Parts: sequence; C-alpha cells; structure tokens
Amino acid sequence: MAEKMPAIMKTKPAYGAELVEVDVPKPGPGEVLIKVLATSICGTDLHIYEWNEWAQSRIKPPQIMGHEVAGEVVEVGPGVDTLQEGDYISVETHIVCGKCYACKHNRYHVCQNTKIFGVDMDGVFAEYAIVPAQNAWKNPKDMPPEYASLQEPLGNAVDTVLAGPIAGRSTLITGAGPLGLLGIAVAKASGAYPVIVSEPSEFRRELAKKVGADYVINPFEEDPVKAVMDITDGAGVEVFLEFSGAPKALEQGLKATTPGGRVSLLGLFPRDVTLDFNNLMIFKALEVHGITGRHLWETWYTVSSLIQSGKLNLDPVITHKYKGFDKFEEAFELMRAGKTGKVVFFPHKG
Ligand SMILES: NC(=O)c1ccc[n+]([C@@H]2O[C@H](COP(=O)([O-])OP(=O)(O)OC[C@H]3O[C@@H](n4cnc5c(N)ncnc54)[C@H](O)[C@@H]3O)[C@@H](O)[C@H]2O)c1
Ligand SMILES: C[C@@H](O)[C@H](N)C(=O)O
Ligand SMILES: [Zn+2]
Ligand SMILES: [Zn+2]
Repeated sequence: MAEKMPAIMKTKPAYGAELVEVDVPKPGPGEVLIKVLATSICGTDLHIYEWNEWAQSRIKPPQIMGHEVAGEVVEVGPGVDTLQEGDYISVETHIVCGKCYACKHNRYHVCQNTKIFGVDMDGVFAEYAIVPAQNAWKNPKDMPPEYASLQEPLGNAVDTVLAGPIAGRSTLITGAGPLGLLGIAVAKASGAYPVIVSEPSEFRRELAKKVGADYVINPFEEDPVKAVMDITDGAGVEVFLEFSGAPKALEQGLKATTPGGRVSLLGLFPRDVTLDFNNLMIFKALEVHGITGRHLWETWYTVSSLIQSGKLNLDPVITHKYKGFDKFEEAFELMRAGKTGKVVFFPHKG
C-alpha cells in the first residue's frame, strides 16, 4: 500500500478546498482503515467548501472533507472485533455517546452529544480513510459502491418518506435537490401515487421526472396549491414531504395537504419561519414530523433492503461520476450552481 495519498482538504478558513498529498493514516484503537471505493458529495460538504456561517462556527481546518462513503477494510486497529480485513462497509455519520437521556431511550438519532464523521474529524475525500468501527455498516458484496455510498443520505430520505403510511397515498414533495430526488425514488419504490414534485429548477424537474415523479410543478410559474388541488380533485395530498428548506414551500405544502394528512419536514430553513399555525396545522389536525439524521440502526436495514430489492431508481439521481479527485473544483461548482443530482468520486483511478 502507498504511504502517501491525495485528499480534498479544507486547508484554510476561506472559500474552497485544496487537493493535497498526505500520509496514509494508521488506525488507532477502535478504528479501521478503509480503501475508499466511492464517496459522494453532500450539501454539508458544499457548505464547508463555501465556508458559510455554520461551517465557520464548526469546522477546524486543516481537515479532510467528505462523509458519504463505500470502502473496503484494509487494516484493523487495536480492540476492534466487529470488523476484519476485506469487509465492505459504509459509515453512519452520527457518532453518538450511548450515555445521554436520548441514547438511553434508544433515540440515538437525537443524541445530544453527537459528533459528525467528516465534519468534526477527518473524512473520506481521500484514497484511504480512518473510520470508527462502531459506526461501520457492512454491505453485501454485490452492492455497487456508488449505491452503497448513497445509503447515508438515503437514510434521511427514508426517514422522511416512511415516517408514516405512504403506499397508495397522494404525495407532494417540495424541493428536488439531491435529497428530494432520493425522496422521490423512495416514495415511488414504496408505492406512493401520485407523486407531485414542486421544484423551480428546470434541470431538477427533468431529473425528478426521470426518477419517477408523476407530476412536476414550477412553483415560480404556477401556484403549487392550485396544481395539487386540481390533481387531487380538490382533496389535497395525504402526505407532504418538505425537502427544500424554503419557507414559501413549507407554507404552500401545508395549504396543499388534506386535513388529517401527514407532514414530514427534512429541509432546514435559513431563518425563523412565520406561519398561520392555527389554520395551516392545528385546525387541519395535521400529523407533523421533524426529521433528523437516521434511526440507528433500523433505517440502515431499510435502506440496504430497498437497494437490494432493485426497486430504487437511483441511476438518474447520480448525474456525475469522477475517477480520481483532479476535477473536484468543477464538481463542487456544478453542485453549487444546482446543475447536479448526486456527484460520486471513485478515488482510485485504476
Ligand atoms: N434534517 C436533516 O437531518 C437533514 C439532513 C440532510 C439535509 N437536510 C436539508 O435538506 C434539504 C435538502 O437537501 P439538498 O442537499 O437536496 O439541498 P438543495 O439545496 O440542493 O435542494 C433544495 C432544492 O429546493 C429547491 N427549492 C428552492 N425553493 C423552492 C421552493 N419555493 N419550492 C420548491 N423547491 C424549492 C431548490 O431549487 C433545490 O433544488 C436542505 O435544506 C438540507 O439542509 C436536512
Ligand atoms: C452529516 C449530514 O450532512 C448528514 N446528511 C446527516 O444526516 O446528518
Ligand atoms: Zn451529509
Ligand atoms: Zn447520546
């Protein structure tokens, strides 16, 4: 194995990142070293790249970026008895304490002491990466690495879509960014009908159709509430899934939801949101879910099984594949411009 490797590193507290050569790390106690087979860009990586306010408060350069991954264990650190060389793994990014009130109630997804892999420590945009063994998820050998790498964000989408009944239910999805596109794939695989998607970007509306959306709406050109009412014979949708983080989309989605319907909110809003709670939620008796991270480890079982079922239409979601990291700046800029679905790197060029 090589002693040096390329890695995309946040080297400075400023916009961008650099492709640098660093030592291949050694796994410490409780850790394994993986050969990274595939790694995908998350919106969080983009925030770190852009160096937004959140990144400035959380990230401590220099640090290797990236957290969505599929890799092969090539070295096992002291004390690890759950993994061995040759295991094919992905990584749950939330490193939970196991000791707080939430963890003691098996609500690991809301652990109050969560550290995030690739955010609070070095990540996986490199040829090799250190992974805490307690956060490894073993993949079946025949799962393509680009699908295996998507399991972590797919977990967000699965928890959003499957927070309540979905089969045969009319569904509105607001936002067809990478997460919303994964949400469409999960909703269609789970039997939702019709799946109506509201998304201003024409490129992403086209992707939404390819993934399986039954109707797409441009909310900047037509009123999504009226469009939903027309499609549902005036009833409104049974299920509203918010994937955009746009306050307007939240309000429109709540208006378009049928009384007694279900709402799952994944998108993060840039500021406080003002809403007519009485008329949009309380008098409509909506069932509202906030969604964060993934349930450990139930969601991983669901995600893995959905992929293995062959029913998840993931190929149209993966719009860009790169061998090596040489063109990483192009990849980040395309994603910033909203001209991608998921972007996947295959670090080893051979
Ligand atoms: N809760 C969690 O654990 C969690 C985890 C991951 C991501 N997120 C959040 O989920 C959201 C989606 O992530 P992403 O990576 O796909 O983000 P993204 O920014 O790439 O996608 C958002 C999409 O919403 C669209 N949009 C903007 N205004 C809209 C409107 N008025 N109506 C409908 N669509 C609109 C945008 O064009 C874009 O395509 C983000 O807010 C992200 O922060 C939350
Ligand atoms: C780490 C973050 O980007 C991730 N998608 C989560 O589930 O929290
Ligand atoms: Zn992420
Ligand atoms: Zn905890």
